[in-house]
Parts: sequence; structure tokens; C-alpha cells
Amino acid sequence: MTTEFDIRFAIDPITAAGLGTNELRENFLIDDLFVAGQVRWTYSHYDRMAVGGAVPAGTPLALDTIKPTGTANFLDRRELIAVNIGAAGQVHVDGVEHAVGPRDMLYVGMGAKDVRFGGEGAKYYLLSAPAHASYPTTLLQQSGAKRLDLGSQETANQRSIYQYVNADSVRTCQLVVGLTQFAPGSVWNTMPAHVHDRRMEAYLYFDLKPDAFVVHLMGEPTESRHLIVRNEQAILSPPWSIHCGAGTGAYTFIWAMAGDNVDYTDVDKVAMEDLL
Ligand SMILES: O=C[C@H](O)[C@@H](O)CC(=O)C(=O)O
Ligand SMILES: [Zn+2]
Repeated sequence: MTTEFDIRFAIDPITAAGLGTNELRENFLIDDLFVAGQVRWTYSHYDRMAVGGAVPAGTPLALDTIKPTGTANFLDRRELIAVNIGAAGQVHVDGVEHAVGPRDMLYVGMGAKDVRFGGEGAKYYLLSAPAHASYPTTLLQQSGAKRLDLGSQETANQRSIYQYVNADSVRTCQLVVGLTQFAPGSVWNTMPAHVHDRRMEAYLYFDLKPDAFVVHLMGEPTESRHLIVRNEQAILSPPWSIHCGAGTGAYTFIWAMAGDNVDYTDVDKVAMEDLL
């Protein structure tokens, strides 16, 4: 099979707090996204966000529909963002070829029927959420992102947040996606932490050395748990959960949200002294 999927049900915070390491990983970690010659999806019941990977090998990979969407074509009632974390590639959308370079993102609007991911060495991280309107397919690049510089060297959280989806770049129904990059020596993302019950979030950690990992923190602010996350693995962050972490070395990550609004600033901050 070229396309595979698994389903993750939405879990409430009290249940999640009682889970052990393996159960936490089974529910919130995605460790098999990128397999050569395959499109792999994890379909989450948190906001019905689907998180996937497509790694072309030889021939371009078609975006085939999967049973959980219940539609003839994958994007009949959904929108998609494909983030290329590999070498330069091409994404075909209904006969139009889009060059998608390293760290470029391609937004594909609802209704696109024939989508194919191509390019030897290209590696696409896929994000898809239900849509209510069809917006034009748009290439999003780091140069067009809104940049937010946060943190400091002293607290090892100096980083730049690149909001690829912003008011000037593209209109989306639900997806808000960007990339966060660190200053040398900084390892803490999203600290101070926050929650946003209006939107779930997914993180893809990449650019890690083989033996490095991120200690990702999740859970309600007063019931934190951790996930050890390695290179090119993703996590699902429930709407009620913090989502932050520290790396044992350098890394980059893609964050993506879907839910009731697309307002990046609509977060509930968690005070440093309130984390438990
Ligand atoms: O809601 C926003 C997301 O959690 C991320 O954009 C946060 C992040 O990249 C960071 O602070 O390092
Ligand atoms: Zn967040």
C-alpha cells in the first residue's frame, strides 16, 4: 500500500494523566511519518487534524483519499499544507506544477482533486484540517513569513518564530502553520508555556542529530508529563495541553494548529510558577 493511516481518538485530561509512558506515546507521539515511497497519515480526532508524511521514491506520490475523511477525494472538504523538510521538489495540483523548495510550504485549498508529491530527496510533512471554503493554492516561503523574535540567551530560549500563515500571506479556513528556529545554544521552545483550548496543535521536531532528543512536555499545566521525541517525529497536543520542550542539542520544529479561530495571539499564558 502506498497510503496508510492510523486513527487517534481524542483523550480527556484526566484519562491522559493516568497513562504510563507507552500509552502516552501511543496516543500523542507519531514516530513513523516518513517512509520512502509512502504517504502515511495519522488522523486525529482533536479538531480532525490529519498529520502525515510523503516521501517520493522514484515516482510522484498521489494524495489518495483515506476512509476517515469519508469523501471521494482527500480534499473534497479539507485544506492542506505540505511542508518540504527535504530537498527541492515539485507538487502537482490539478495539472499545475509548483516548485516547493527546502522549507517551503504549499497551501492547497479545498476542492483540489489531483495532488501529487514529487522530487527525489524531497520530504513532505503534511497537515490537513476540515475546510468550509476554497482558497487558492499558494506557495509560502520563509522570506514571506512574519517573524517573531522571542526569549534570550540567558534562559536558553532565544528563538525566531516564522509565521508562514499570516494575514498578508494566505487565507486559510483553520490551518495556522509556521516554523521555529533557535539561536545557537538555545534549546527551550514555547517557554514560558501556554495553552489554547480553541485550537489543537501538532509539532514536528527535525534537524536533530541521531542521538539527540527533545524532552517534550504535555498535559494540563499542573499535571505535566513528558515525551522523549527524536528526529522527524511529531506530537499531537490536545487543546487542553501545554506543548513545550527542551532539546539535548540543536533542532528546528514546525508547529501547526487547527480549531475555532486562526488568531495566533489568542493563547492563555501559563505563569512560570504555575507549572507542576
Ligand atoms: O501557539 C503557538 C505555538 O505553540 C508555537 O508557535 C510556539 C513556538 O514556536 C515557540 O514559542 O517556540
Ligand atoms: Zn501553542
